[in-house]
Amino acid sequence: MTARVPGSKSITNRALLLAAAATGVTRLRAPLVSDDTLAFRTALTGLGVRITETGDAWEVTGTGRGPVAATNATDADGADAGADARVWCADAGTAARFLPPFAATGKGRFVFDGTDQLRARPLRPLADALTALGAEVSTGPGGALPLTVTADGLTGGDITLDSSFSSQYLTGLLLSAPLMSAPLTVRARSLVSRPYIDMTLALMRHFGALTEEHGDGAITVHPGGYTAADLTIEPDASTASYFFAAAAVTGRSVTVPGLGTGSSQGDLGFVEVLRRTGAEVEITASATTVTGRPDGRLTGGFDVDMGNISDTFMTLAAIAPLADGPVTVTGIGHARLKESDRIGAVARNLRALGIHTEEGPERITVHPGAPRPAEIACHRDHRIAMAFSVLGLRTGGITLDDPACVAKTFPGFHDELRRLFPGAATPQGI
Ligand SMILES: O=C(O)C1=C[C@@H](OP(=O)(O)O)[C@@H](O)[C@H](O)C1
Ligand SMILES: C=C(OP(=O)(O)O)C(=O)O
Repeated sequence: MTARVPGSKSITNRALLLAAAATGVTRLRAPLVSDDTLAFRTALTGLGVRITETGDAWEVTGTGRGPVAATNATDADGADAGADARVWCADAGTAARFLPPFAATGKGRFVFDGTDQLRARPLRPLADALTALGAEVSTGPGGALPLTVTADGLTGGDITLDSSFSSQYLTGLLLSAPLMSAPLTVRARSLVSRPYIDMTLALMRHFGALTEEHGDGAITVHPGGYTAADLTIEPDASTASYFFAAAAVTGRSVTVPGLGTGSSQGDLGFVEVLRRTGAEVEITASATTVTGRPDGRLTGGFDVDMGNISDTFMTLAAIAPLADGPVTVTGIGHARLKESDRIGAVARNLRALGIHTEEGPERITVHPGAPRPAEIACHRDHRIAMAFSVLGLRTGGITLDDPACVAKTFPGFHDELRRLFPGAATPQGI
């Protein structure tokens, strides 16, 4: 079976920013259309970037520089009224972490804000880095949103960045570095989610940036801006994980075209974890296929560090009760700082299903068991809804308290799961 998996959120939002900062017109084919990418796109439009649609492509007319706030804001006497550019990031971590550095390379006052969920997520390392680079920055309580940047361009420099909570701060700084007037060197401390940095650097180079990676892990980006460059967005590997896991637990075969050996998404590595459960995996240049054992049996009894692919740990944890031995996931402390405290939320949901589950600050262990009916508390976290929907293919009586929260990255998730697995129940009773 072929799963129709929509475009990568991470590539779409990076490409939108790169295209906005470039000179010329960029055509992005097959972008993800979901809450996170529409929020990012709307935010850029609000910052003066022109984005239009033709067929399944978005056309971005880049400005070649950082945004300028409040250019038309004058008071009755014609003087600058000092109005702010207000940027709504909704639930999108990528918007809150990628857009403030972009604003700092521009001019004017920008106020970033988002939902309560996004306000609860840490931003202080990014705010500190922008301050160290000379921007005027203020944050809300606990160093989080709302964040105000008063910008007059950045001159680059050499900074150390605490990257133990998220790699997104580093990506945000790197993406905007070519707009600075001198080189930027960043030394990331305790970097999590490293594959996302490789993705960032690859996309920056696609748009013509000059980047250098040093032996000690530091990264230097040289000034020179970006040039428009068309791009076809590959399917989202994190989203694909639900369909690959579904193949593993149902004994079926699922192929995702467009996701192959050349993918820049670390989360495609999830299929190697499924291989350890006994699934068969084939990755070619143009597609990835996972085939489950005919009886959907999973091998357990292993530990796996998923620190680099933490968005997919819940996909594994949710199906782990079906394995024949305990499954331990380590290295995922930063997953407590996302849409929900993901270790805590997954553990509580598994316990509600009657599954013996242990958790530590950076780990979770799921023991084999027969899940009993329960309502899953989604915590407005799309990945909790999607991961437990996969378990629902094997276990009756699972319901979701908020099936619609999948819209953050895949509004059509439930329809696609039912199209592929007609036996799957409706979202309320998965
Ligand atoms: O850069 C990105 O596009 C992302 C990086 C990861 O976040 P962290 O670096 O916070 O782990 C990931 O969880 C998120 O969904 C997308
Ligand atoms: C952590 C996630 O998103 P965000 O981009 O908001 O960090 C996610 O999609 O799992």
